[in-house]
Amino acid sequence: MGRGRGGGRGRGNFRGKGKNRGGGSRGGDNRSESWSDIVRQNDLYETYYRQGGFLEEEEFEKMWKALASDLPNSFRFTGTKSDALAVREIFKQRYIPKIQSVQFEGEPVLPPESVPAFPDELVWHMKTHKKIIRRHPPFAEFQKFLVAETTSGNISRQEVVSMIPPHFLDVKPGMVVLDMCAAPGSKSAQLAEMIHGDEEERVKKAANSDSHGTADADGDYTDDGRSTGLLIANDTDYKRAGMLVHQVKRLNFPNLIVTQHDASIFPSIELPTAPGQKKQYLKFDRVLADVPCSGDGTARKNPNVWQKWTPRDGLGLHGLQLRILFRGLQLLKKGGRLVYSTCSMNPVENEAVVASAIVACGGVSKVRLVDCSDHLPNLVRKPGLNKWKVLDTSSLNGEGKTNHMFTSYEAFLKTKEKYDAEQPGRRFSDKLVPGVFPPTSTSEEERIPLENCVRVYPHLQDTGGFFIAVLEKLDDIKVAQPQNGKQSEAAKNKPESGSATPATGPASEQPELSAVEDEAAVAPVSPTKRKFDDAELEASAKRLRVEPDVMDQSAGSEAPDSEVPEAVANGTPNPEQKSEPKPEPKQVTKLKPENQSNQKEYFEYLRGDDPTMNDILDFFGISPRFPRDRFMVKNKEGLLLNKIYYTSELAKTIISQNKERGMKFIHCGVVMFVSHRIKDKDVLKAPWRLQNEGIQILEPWATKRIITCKSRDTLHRMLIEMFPKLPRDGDHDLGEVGEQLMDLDIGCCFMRIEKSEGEEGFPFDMVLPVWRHPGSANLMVDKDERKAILLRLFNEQNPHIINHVLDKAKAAAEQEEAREAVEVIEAEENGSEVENAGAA
Ligand SMILES: C[S@@+](CC[C@H](N)C(=O)[O-])C[C@H]1O[C@@H](n2cnc3c(N)ncnc32)[C@H](O)[C@@H]1O
Repeated sequence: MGRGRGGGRGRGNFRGKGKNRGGGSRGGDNRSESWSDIVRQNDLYETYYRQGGFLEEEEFEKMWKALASDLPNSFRFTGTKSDALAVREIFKQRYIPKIQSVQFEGEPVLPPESVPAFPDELVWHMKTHKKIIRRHPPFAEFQKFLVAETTSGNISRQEVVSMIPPHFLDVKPGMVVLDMCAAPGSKSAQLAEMIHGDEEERVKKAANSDSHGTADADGDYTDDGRSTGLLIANDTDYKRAGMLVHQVKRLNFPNLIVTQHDASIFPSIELPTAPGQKKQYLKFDRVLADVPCSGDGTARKNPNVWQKWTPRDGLGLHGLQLRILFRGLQLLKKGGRLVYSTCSMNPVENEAVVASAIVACGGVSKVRLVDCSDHLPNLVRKPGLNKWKVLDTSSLNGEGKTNHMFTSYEAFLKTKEKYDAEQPGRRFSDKLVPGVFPPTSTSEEERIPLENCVRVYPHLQDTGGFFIAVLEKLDDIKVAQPQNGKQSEAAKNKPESGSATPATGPASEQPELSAVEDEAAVAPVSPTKRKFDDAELEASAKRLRVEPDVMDQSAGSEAPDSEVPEAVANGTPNPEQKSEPKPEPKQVTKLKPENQSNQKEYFEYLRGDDPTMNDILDFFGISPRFPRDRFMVKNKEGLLLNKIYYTSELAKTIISQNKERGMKFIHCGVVMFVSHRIKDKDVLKAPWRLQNEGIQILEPWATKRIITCKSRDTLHRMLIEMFPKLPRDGDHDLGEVGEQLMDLDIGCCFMRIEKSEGEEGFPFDMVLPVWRHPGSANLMVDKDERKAILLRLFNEQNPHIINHVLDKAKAAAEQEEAREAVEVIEAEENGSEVENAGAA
């Protein structure tokens, strides 16, 4: 049973509010005018993509037309495959035929369609126009289902292109994965699902046999059927990291840690070692570097691209993107795989970054650019570029801008020399470094096959624009980003940035990481932050010059860049560094005030023989095979207060080993038990409630306090009524569940609902927590989730949930209010009498 299928919030779950979900790095959409009023035109943007050598003219026209049209809404079914397919079937059978019957202006309307690029019809998009959706009830019903399932975590609204990178990463259960730039978390949710695999089935099998699980090509489930894998989801931005925590919390995934670090200097994670042994550090099987980017592929939903795009967006981000990718490759295991992705179509942020990183790592013998044409074979794509032009602006004495298209670094230098002689006041961008241009290799063996990168253009399958590159680490990287000995003037003069600076630990343990920060490191260059100057853009577009191609004259030696760390810019190995960089013992993250969190999260693990834990686990008859040393509380003293969390073994190891090393862990753990503070002497025996979040993890190992619900009528009754009566002696309406509850003492229990075929059956397994009160019982599921289950299983659109306790409390409050009102009136009347009396 999927974790989302019960009362709990499931995996991959987005409430659907807020902007810029999906892949974009752009901030919120701050415009005041409506999207339909936005003029989808930006001459400079168009000129660059028209003349930059990306697409043939005819294809460019198609791309440009698609880019100016609205983006279809898209979503995917989440959770384990069987659960996702079950919910998809409900959607297909219940809503599609109704929508297909709708006619608009005499024509049938287009229903939602599955996106063929993804397997099993689990990804859908809808192109129907808003005005049609608003007018026709079948859409309203479908919309309701979409919202309810999104809240329950069975559907994730996500941009189609944003779903691609996790598929290319080829994650298997048991793998250790780093998502370097993870907020708001849509790809982390996919990765978590992949690490999880079909764990639930495996755990059931393990719990019912002597098997401890298996490790094979399907993944590592040797933790009694549980996946041994881990996802570390990271984001440097405090607010966005908060969004990330909010989203991933709802995945109920114990194999997940959220950190807040600058990915370009992501700290090395220490592993436990025996005394006297050499220190060991965590390396990842898979890394996702979905880096901050200019987001110019998001123009179909992002007005800022039309209003504020300039070539500086990409140029300003190249350095940070390169440092993040390089760090990702350092942290990768030999043989491991990294996916680099952006929602930009600009080669300066894409192929240029990939090529520079491979060069910096020591070339194609160290890092391979993987041909992934066999991944998502139905995804329509274009190959990566081997040649491109770089657009930049120069200004004369700070006034008026001229645009230039350079075909190579040499062309740029030549142009600059010419202007230096003729117009000494003309200034060029200091972001034009060798690495932003196409690489120049001397031999075929050294050539980086950039055509293996994947470009997705908007017209190919009606999506946003996107870029993906898959890299495999063939060998250890024996160079490190060198210390920034020659910080550029621009970097020196910059105000203190929001990104991390290297630690000042012992020199021997300190990797030499660059402290150079460009604008991008402070905050992704975002058009929202820039002042839009319409006239300037237009004027500069008209002054565009394509500089002569001097590629053939290139000597192949690139001068080091003043903004990008040397080794990352030109791949020069650091002779001092004989092996991969040693990790920093304490990564001190220096953050801008608004990037700082005052709250420290505490993660204190309880001892395996903790007496309270023993009582709780005994109460539910939890098998001794269930690990007892993975429970934690989130307070400094390690006291059992309100909530007890559970994490996976590796998450525990990493947190325990690194929490005092300056790592910034901001989330880990699934709530398993919450203390039940009801003044009832019977409750003293069982003062802890099972939680929806953790119930599925525990239930296969329970031997006590289990009831089974077999009938849809009983489940319906329990959903529609909160606190239905269950007197010790006398009648009840809770069918077979009531009978079983009669035999239970006060306290919480597991209610199992098993998958069964046919109309009277259930399409998937579920387990829900129920509390047995002295005279009633209650499904411990909140109102919204009850409504979602009623809609999903019973197709009830607007169920009225009866809450006996609340109704009783309301009646009492109303009575109390009425009594108080009478008292006030009486007092006033008496008071006025007194006053009157006084006056008399
Ligand atoms: C394209 S978005 C990531 C989208 C995310 N992968 C998803 O699917 O929901 C880029 C993210 O990078 C973060 N970021 C920017 N600079 C960073 C840095 N130096 N280290 C880590 N994250 C960074 C931004 O806060 C932003 O959330």
